Amino acid sequence: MSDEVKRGLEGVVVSESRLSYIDGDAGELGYRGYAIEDFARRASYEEVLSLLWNGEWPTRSEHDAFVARLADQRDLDPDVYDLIANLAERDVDPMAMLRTVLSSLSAYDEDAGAAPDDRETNLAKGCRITAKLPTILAAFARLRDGDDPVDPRADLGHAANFLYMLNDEEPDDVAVETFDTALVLHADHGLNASTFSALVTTSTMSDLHSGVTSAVGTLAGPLHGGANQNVMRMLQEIDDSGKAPREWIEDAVDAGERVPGFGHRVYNVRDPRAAILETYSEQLGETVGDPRWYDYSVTIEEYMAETKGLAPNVDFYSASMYYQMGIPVDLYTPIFALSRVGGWIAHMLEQYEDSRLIRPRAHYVGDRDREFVPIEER
Ligand SMILES: CC(=O)SCCNC(=O)CCNC(=O)[C@H](O)C(C)(C)COP(=O)(O)OP(=O)(O)OC[C@H]1O[C@@H](n2cnc3c(N)ncnc32)[C@H](O)[C@@H]1OP(=O)(O)O
Ligand SMILES: O=C([O-])CC(=O)C(=O)O
Repeated sequence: MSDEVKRGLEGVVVSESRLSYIDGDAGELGYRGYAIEDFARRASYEEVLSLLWNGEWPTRSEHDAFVARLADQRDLDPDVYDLIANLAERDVDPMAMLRTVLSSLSAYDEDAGAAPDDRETNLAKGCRITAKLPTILAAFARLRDGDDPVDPRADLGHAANFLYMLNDEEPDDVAVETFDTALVLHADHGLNASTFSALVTTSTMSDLHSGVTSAVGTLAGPLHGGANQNVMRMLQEIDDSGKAPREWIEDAVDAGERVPGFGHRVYNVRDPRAAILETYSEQLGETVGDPRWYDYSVTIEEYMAETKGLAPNVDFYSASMYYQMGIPVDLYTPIFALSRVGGWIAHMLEQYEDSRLIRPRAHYVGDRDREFVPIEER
């Protein structure tokens, strides 16, 4: 057995998967063999869930049945609303809230006691978790602002219903299309850190709720999903500073700061998702007649390419896009989770079919053969 250490598991292949294909040199991403550019604007998030979970795009009748099934599962138990209200009162971080409330869902799940690797009950649990996450997040966002939660509407799709519950107003078509495309683009991405942590959890034959809860905790960090809110905070800092954006970013890079939204473990070129999200960021700026956030972003991208050879990842243009949709900055990472939950579940379903405990080794470099001294003699 080799003791070579692969820090951060870089380049280590640990499993086979049929879910997402990534070519980090060519900047290509596909789900189940379909390039994202071909379906991102034309398939809904619900269709993508079917593709990821079942392997094929749904027929119209399969799709209608699945959409209805999801819509039917959006309500929360009154106890769950109470928990959300308590956490909203304490103004906890939205990702901490999501992790906590999500974990509590297993207490109310009718299949909680089922065998952890049973595909049918996992699909049913997966539907319930995916359907309830938007209700949880929208309720929290409203309660912390002193507003009542808005009940889900079964006649609206996944994206439209979330925006409706968040704002207590039916969203227009542009907002729904933009948000739905963001959900589609964030749904899966190979063995990213949060998906891997879900798989480590379920490789012990733990259950789906535990896997998703682990994944939310992992997504929250600023090196992963947490980067999208930091991108927006950076753009706001630039705006507040009164400095030219190029001067601001030059100072930050010279000070050794890591620029959120840049760099990637797998992509050596521009993340293909950033190209699609960029168009929405630009269009929204044009629509409201304030291209500021998009323009700052373009300046940063140019500077990072010239000086560091680094390209934007998925978190870069989603930030200005969400901001221009009026979404509170600290909800960007939980919104990432609302989408990625589909990928986490798909990977866990795939793993349960042929699971083996994930248990790597560390190369021990500490002392050995030290003499124990009892506490009275120390
Ligand atoms: C959905 C997602 O998770 S996408 C990623 C979201 N995260 C971010 O945007 C945070 C900023 N980016 C980063 O911190 C990193 O690029 C990561 C975490 C995404 C990838 O990390 P790793 O693959 O471990 O790359 P690593 O940290 O070794 O960086 C390689 C080199 O590029 C530099 N670098 C990488 N990203 C950045 C950045 N955003 N800003 C400045 N320099 C960077 C590093 O300083 C390092 O330089 P060095 O070799 O001179 O020390
Ligand atoms: O794949 C990764 O390491 C990070 C990423 O882009 C994602 O999770 O979408």
